[in-house]
Amino acid sequence: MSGRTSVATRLQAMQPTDLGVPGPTSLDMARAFRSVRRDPLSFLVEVSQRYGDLVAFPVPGPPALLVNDPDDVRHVLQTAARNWGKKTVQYGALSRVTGQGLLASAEPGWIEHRRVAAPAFHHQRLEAVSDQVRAAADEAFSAGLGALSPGSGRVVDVASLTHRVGLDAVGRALFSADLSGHAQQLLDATSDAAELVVRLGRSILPTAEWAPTPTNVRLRLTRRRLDAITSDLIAERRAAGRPTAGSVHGDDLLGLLLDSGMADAEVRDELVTMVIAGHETVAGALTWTLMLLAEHPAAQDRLRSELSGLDRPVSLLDPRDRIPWTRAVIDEALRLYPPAWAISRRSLGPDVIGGVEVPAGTLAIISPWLVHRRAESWPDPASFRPERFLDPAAARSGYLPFGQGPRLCIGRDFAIGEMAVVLDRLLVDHRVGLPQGWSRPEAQAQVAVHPRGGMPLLVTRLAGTA
Ligand code: HEM
Repeated sequence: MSGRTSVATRLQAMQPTDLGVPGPTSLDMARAFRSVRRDPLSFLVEVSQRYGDLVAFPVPGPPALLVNDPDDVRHVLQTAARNWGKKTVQYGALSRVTGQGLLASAEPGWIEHRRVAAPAFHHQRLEAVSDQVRAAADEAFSAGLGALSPGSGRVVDVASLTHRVGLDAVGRALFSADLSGHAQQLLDATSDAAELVVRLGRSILPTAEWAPTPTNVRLRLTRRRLDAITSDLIAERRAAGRPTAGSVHGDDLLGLLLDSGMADAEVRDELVTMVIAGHETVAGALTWTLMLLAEHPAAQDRLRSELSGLDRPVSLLDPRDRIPWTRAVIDEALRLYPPAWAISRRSLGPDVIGGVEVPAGTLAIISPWLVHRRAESWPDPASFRPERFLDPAAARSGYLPFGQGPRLCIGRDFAIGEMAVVLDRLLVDHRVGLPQGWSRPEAQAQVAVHPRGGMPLLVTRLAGTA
């Protein structure tokens, strides 16, 4: 469809689904247009409440389905994953920034890149970078909190603190690089990129990439800023080398990518992908976790007492049974606030979902935000109840903060470990509480789910801490 096609023509072309799957009409969609753009999470909750676990949206061409039932979700992401690719608007928009990096790339390039990157996330390697993540947390907290005397506190935007930690941790652990010189530029560029990607993803009219629209121009400039920083990292590493046993450029992610013989442009795509996928998500997850702990002081006390009782600091790989409550808090926070709120796939050939035959080209939208709130899977789904994760045997069907199947998040263990380390570094000596006049910020669906307007919390240094 040409970029000049009018909105009216496009809306007229939309027909209700003939699959027999319930869903909103094109008129409903036209009416909801503004609210969908402003708050897609509430819109998705509303349609799933109204139409059930399989919802059809009125779009021209092949069907677009919202898939909520955990069995159907597993079918798309895991069992029949070969038939469901990433040629979707969501990943198309993302690839304008991340290029052919792992997150948005398709077979056959994807599997080769995943194989190259995987050792950077192996357990042995994660254990080795725990110190770096601890240092990233300590530096961000001391810069962000200043010198708080015991018993005193201040209101800080923990969203901006966790973004700093997230970025710094990725830089140190995956690129062995101190990104602090570039931190503000990178944070600005990734947040601009995220906003533009979301804007493109929600745009009703596709525009050609070359068209000089304001979004395209800003996107190109943003990508150029990210490329400049990552190109410097690559050039510095090529010049310095960092040989270790069995490698020329080092055994961190950057070294593995360079050793593999990838072209610089491919390495740049992977670095930009990791910067975006690896810090936006963890920052969002930590921000909501801290808010939930501020709202639930007993859960926070229990976490503090678990962490204070350890004989050595938390590491990225601490097993669940060493810090069971901390892990349960993380799991529950990721259930209620899954940063990756939407995952999309397009079918390569015909298939059957939830008993419905769908043609090739069908779009499946899976929202962990919705799947995690199904009352059928989660009793009292809206409540923060970490204890539901204490029993390792408890069924985890319908839990997918990191996706499922072959495209499962490569950074899952790193992310969970990083969250545990950061909670340890902050909460053994500090308490998070709700500031006066508190109201819970609205969850805003960007590339990850973030609190609209930040997350001001009262951080108090505990009396009796050195
Ligand atoms: C709480 C933190 C995180 C969450 C909730 C999260 C969530 C996800 C999800 C849901 C996917 C699957 C997307 C799909 O199936 O389409 C994914 C993929 C991915 N994530 Fe994460 N992620 C997190 C942290 C990280 C970190 C720390 C990194 C790297 C440093 C990372 C890098 C990636 C990459 C590269 C992929 C694509 C993997 C592939 O397709 O092979 N993520 N993530």
